[in-house]
Parts: sequence; structure tokens; C-alpha cells
Amino acid sequence: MTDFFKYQAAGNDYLVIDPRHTDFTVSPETIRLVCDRHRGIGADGVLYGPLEEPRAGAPVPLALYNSDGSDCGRSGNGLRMFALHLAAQEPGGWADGREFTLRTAAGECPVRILDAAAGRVEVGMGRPSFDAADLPLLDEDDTPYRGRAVSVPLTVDGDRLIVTCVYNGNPHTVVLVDDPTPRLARLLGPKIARHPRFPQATNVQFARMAGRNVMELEVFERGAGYVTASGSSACAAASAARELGLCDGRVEVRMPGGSVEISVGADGRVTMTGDAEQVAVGAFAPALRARLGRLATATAARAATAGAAS
Ligand SMILES: N[C@@H](CCC[C@H](N)C(=O)O)C(=O)O
Repeated sequence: MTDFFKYQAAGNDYLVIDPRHTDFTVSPETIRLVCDRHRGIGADGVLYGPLEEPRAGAPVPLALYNSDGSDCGRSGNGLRMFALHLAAQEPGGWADGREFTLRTAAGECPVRILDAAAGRVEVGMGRPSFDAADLPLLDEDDTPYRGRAVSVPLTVDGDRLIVTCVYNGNPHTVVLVDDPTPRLARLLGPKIARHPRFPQATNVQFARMAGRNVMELEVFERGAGYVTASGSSACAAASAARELGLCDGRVEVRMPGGSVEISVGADGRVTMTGDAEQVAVGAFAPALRARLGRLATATAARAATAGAAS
């Protein structure tokens, strides 16, 4: 039995768990355990799918989870990994130029495998929204913030920051800073991510334009913490920079783990291009499988009790 396929993109790592190969049961507890870097396999999240047997021309559904077990609407890096996984599963192996559509809880994303050997994939990430209601973002008096959340003041620990919020399948909050560092992201990231003005939390990006079309980026993700790269974060930060007139339509986004190319069309539609690679294929050892089984049984019992009570 192959229980998992592990992929990474610029150091952002995901487990692909393909129900066609394993009897793994999804629950917040089992996701947390497999993502645990000490007790499990270790990853920033899980890509679970395909949820239906892929059919020619039909979008391929998958579910995404963060390492803390929460749902993740969309992952830019994860979609590139999942596209490579599907291509590698095809009889005959990888297929350059192959185009198909992935469907997540946040909608459909067209993907194109540009260079299978290099793991280079292009993903259509759609048109983001700057509407505060989509994040959602609250005003200082706890009522819904009205309108576009572009260059909004946000007070964190007594300091007034200016942030731009972007929803592209996930909520993102972009802060322009002079010096984005991992230290800053680890320190300020969690305070913004769980700020009371973001009732559903937010991913946080610290960005600096290093040139007209080059951005340096540090990311703190809700649900996964500090990461060395994030695809949807790179898209959100590039969209914010475009909106603020700080770049043209194509931006190289450099993160500590690696770079992605983002293009923002005249209509705001975003396309991301970057690499990903498979790093491991494996099976759960008996002890881990047994713990996962116990967690799955506890989840099923809880669901049955809740069902009986309702
Ligand atoms: N790593 C991802 C983004 C993950 C999304 C996030 N943690 C959320 O729940 O919003 C990427 O590469 O895009």
C-alpha cells in the first residue's frame, strides 16, 4: 500500500494522500498527526484526492488541509504538486503540455504542465477580490469593514500598520515593509493572522519591492505558521502590488525557499508559474497506522454521538 506521496515547492511541503492507494481516513486529528514533523511524516498540509476517478475533460476534485487540521480553500504550491502527481499516475508517465482543471473548495483552477522533468507547472489562480467582506475584515468598532480593503490602517501591539487584504480562494493580508525577514514574519505574522479584526484569521505576507517587477516576500500562514514559500501568498502580494501601482503585469516573487513568476492580467486575472518536486513515496509503519486508526475510530464515534443528539 502506498499511503502518501510527499512533494515540496520552494520548501513548502505537502503530503498527497490518494484514496485510490490507501485507506487513510480524513479528520482534523489524523491530518495533524501525519503532518507532525516529530510523530508523523511531517508537512505543511495535505492534498487529499482525487475525490473522484479522473475523467477526460472533467475537473479533478481534491480537498486541501493545513497542518493544524483546518480546511484550506486553495494552495498555489499544492495545486502544482497535485498536477504533477496526477500526471505521474498516468500510464506512460508525465506529459509536457498537458492541461487539465483542478477543483478545490475555493473553485476551479486550470493547470498546465510546462516541463514535467523539471516539475514546472502553470496554474490559473483566478481574479482576486479586494472586498473586505470576502476576507472577512472587521472595522475598529467590530462592525463589518465596508468596501475595498486597500491600504487600510491596522493597529498591532500599539503600532499602526497599513495593510491590503486580498481574497484569492484564501484570505491574505499584505504588509509592505522595508526589510522582510523570517524574524519579522515569525514575530508579527501570528499577531496579524489572529488579529480580532480577522474573524476567520488570515495568511500574512511581508513584502518589499526589490525592483519594479521583483518582490521579496516572507509569509506566515494561518493553519501552518511560518513557511519558506507560499504560492497563493505570492499571488496575493503581486495582486496587491499591482493594485497599488508598484509593479507591471509580471512579477518575480522571491521567497526564502525559492521564487515563482506571477502574471496579473489587465482584468486582474492571475497566473502563477513555478516548480515542484516529489521527494518521497511511502507507507505508514504499523504503529503510526494503528494510531491513525484509533483517531479515525474516535472521530467516527464523535460524529455518531453528534448525529444521535441532533
Ligand atoms: N501554502 C499554500 C497556501 C495555504 C493556505 C492557507 N494556509 C489557508 O488556509 O488559507 C500556498 O502555497 O498557496
